[in-house]
Amino acid sequence: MSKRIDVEHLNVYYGDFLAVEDVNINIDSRSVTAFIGPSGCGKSTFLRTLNRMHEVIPGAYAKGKVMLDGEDLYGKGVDPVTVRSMVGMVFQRPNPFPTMSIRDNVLAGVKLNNKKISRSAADELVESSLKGANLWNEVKDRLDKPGSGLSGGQQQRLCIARTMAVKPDVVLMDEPCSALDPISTIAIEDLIHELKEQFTVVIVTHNMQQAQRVADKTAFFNIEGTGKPGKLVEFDETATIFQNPKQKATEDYVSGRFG
Ligand SMILES: Nc1ncnc2c1ncn2[C@@H]1O[C@H](COP(=O)(O)OP(=O)(O)OP(=O)(O)O)[C@@H](O)[C@H]1O
Repeated sequence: MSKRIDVEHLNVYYGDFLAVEDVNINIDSRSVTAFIGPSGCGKSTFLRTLNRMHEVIPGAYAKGKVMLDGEDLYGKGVDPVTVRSMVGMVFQRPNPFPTMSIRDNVLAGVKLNNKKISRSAADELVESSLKGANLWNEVKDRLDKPGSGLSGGQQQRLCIARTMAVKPDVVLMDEPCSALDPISTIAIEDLIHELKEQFTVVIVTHNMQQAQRVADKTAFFNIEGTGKPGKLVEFDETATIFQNPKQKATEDYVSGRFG
């Protein structure tokens, strides 16, 4: 079930360093939101706070609220492992478990969450997840072969199938196409359009055309200089951000004047 995300006064630190300052944003369910901005402005750092993934980095912590349909992911007693099953993540480089079969790769996240399922339920989940990731037809005859035998684009769709199998509410994607060729990139972008029927999707991308192709809304982050924190400058409909932004910094960035 897709859920909305509401972030209030979120600050993210690496030790003493304030990397992202005071983000407030409301992300609709069943939508695709793109995060854009120059290198080092904190897009990935902020994205990781949406499923508490930053907590695996020693010294990293966040202050503020991230609410999923009104429930604070940072509330007392909330288990980060549960958070990550509700808010899945797809990374820049496809990272299937190389020696594991395609089938077991799809089920890896489910098993990690200690969910016990029957063989037939597992078969159904593998099929529906691979179909959902537009990969089924390409792999259905070799489910027991290792995931590493797939092309980069297929591996990334396998990782998306693995994320979908856990049935999250939100899917976060950190530059999911940056390691892929143009054809695989189009396959992932097509998939993102389909994913928003079931999930809330948030994607970090350096590719402005990609943001315009896939995102309903776009958030522009910026940084004033080295050592300064990244900030959310403007968040609006994607067409507004690219054609009629309110902030000069946004206009300069989307028109290629810096970054
Ligand atoms: N693991 C880390 N430890 C310490 N500082 C970090 C770490 N990861 C990122 N930072 C710092 O936090 C700031 C934001 O980095 P982040 O990677 O989130 O930016 P970004 O906008 O995603 O950049 P890019 O577009 O280059 O991926 C930068 O100053 C970066 O050096």
